[in-house]
Amino acid sequence: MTEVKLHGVLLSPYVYRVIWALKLKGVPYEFVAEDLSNKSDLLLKYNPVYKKIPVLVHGEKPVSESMVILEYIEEMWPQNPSLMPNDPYDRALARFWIKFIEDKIVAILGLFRSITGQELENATKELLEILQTLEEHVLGEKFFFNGDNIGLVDIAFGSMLFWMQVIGDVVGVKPFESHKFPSLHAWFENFKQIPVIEENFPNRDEYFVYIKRRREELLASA
Ligand SMILES: N[C@@H](CCC(=O)N[C@@H](CS)C(=O)NCC(=O)O)C(=O)O
Repeated sequence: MTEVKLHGVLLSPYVYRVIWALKLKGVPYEFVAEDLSNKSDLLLKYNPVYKKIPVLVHGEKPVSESMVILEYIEEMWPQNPSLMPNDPYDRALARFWIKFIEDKIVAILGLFRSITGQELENATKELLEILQTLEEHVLGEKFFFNGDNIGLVDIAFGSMLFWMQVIGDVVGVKPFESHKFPSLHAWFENFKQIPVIEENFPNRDEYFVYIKRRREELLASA
């Protein structure tokens, strides 16, 4: 089998997306730890455009951007389990919600790192509206976004919920309350109980310390 390497940092929610997909499919890989304060020549060579992790290297071929990597994994190792629906229309819907998560949630959580006061209040309100949209439109009676089985939308969203909860604790807001979003909460519990997810879940306390320090740095330099 062609060698698979994953360049990353074991705190990054984006890296966990890739870890979860590889583990769910049982693809063996080597993890290459990167230091983001001193990026390796290999990382700069593999991702010269964004210089970010994660990067998946299959043979000598690098793939960057977590959701692009996930689609690559799905196409390269399509079975056991398949992480996208079979039906083309359902696939389009999955891609629609992945784009929604990337455009809306990722953008707003990025903001949370460096805002305070009224800006923070506004961003929290906007985040609640985004969660409400997902609560109303996506899950219905389904166990996971695709139905009975975990898929790429679950992986995309699960990693962001982890980030959302930790950054919420850092800035002192709790957008993801169970009484407001009962379907999403039930879904998150199901998601975290999948053995691969449970056994490979990022460490909340270490991530809290990292995010808190990063926020302090960003606020100090503002
Ligand atoms: N859109 C990218 C985001 C990846 C990303 O933001 N990675 C961060 C770590 S969590 C990074 O490499 N930061 C280094 C930098 O910005 O210099 C993805 O989905 O892979």
